[in-house]
Amino acid sequence: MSNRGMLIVLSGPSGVGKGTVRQAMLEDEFRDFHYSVSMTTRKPRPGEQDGVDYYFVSKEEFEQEIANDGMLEYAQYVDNYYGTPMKYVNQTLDAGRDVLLEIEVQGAMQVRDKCPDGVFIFLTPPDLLELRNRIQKRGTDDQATIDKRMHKAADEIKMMENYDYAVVNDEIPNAVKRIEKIIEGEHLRVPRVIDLYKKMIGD
Ligand SMILES: Nc1ncnc2c1ncn2[C@@H]1O[C@H](COP(=O)(O)OP(=O)(O)OP(=O)(O)O)[C@@H](O)[C@H]1O
Ligand SMILES: Nc1nc2c(ncn2[C@@H]2O[C@H](COP(=O)(O)O)[C@@H](O)[C@H]2O)c(=O)[nH]1
Repeated sequence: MSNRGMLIVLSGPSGVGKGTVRQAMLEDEFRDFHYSVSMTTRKPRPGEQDGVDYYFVSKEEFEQEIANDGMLEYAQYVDNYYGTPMKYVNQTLDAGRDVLLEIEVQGAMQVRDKCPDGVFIFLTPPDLLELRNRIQKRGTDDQATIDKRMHKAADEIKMMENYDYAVVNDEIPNAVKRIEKIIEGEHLRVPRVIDLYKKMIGD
């Protein structure tokens, strides 16, 4: 047992609203958690900033990071690599701070193997039609990419059984409240509280 921060993994199909909910949680200032910026070979969308939304790298750079054992997890998703740089996550957890990963399901399962004491939350859409509407309304993907993402979504939703919690993102404030409640509850689990006391008494 250690005094590490809590690793929170938020997954769910593309377009369900993970980024929107994460942003709302940050604005809510509910809890001091740190977002792990992922690395990707996808091209930036208009308005996306390197080092803020993603670290945008070439395929060669990404593969070099894998070869260097620099990734906590990674996956290929609709023609691109996506992954979590390990260094930031470890440093932040070691400093006793919570870290939020916003990743797809293949990567989440790798994290589950490596960090079984993480909290795994699956964000679901109210239904698949609404999911398609959200991706379409976002306006960042062409029709072929939307179809590929929707095709993936059906398989991803089947993976929900591997998560600790499912949260429906019907209305953003509701989804935020549900996730905050989960995190609060997880912080009150006895092994974590004992951990905190050990820290207080210097054990
Ligand atoms: N509860 C909601 N009701 C209606 N629209 C929503 C809701 N949550 C998010 N959206 C909208 O859905 C679209 C997709 O949201 P967002 O980009 O946050 O999804 P995501 O899951 O992070 O996607 P990706 O995994 O592809 O990055 C955005 O246009 C966002 O404004
Ligand atoms: N396995 C990982 N998946 C990730 C990571 N960062 C983002 N993602 C997921 O990829 C898809 C597509 O994202 P988009 O920005 O192109 O719409 C989506 O499900 C993201 O959650 C990561 O580091 N690892």
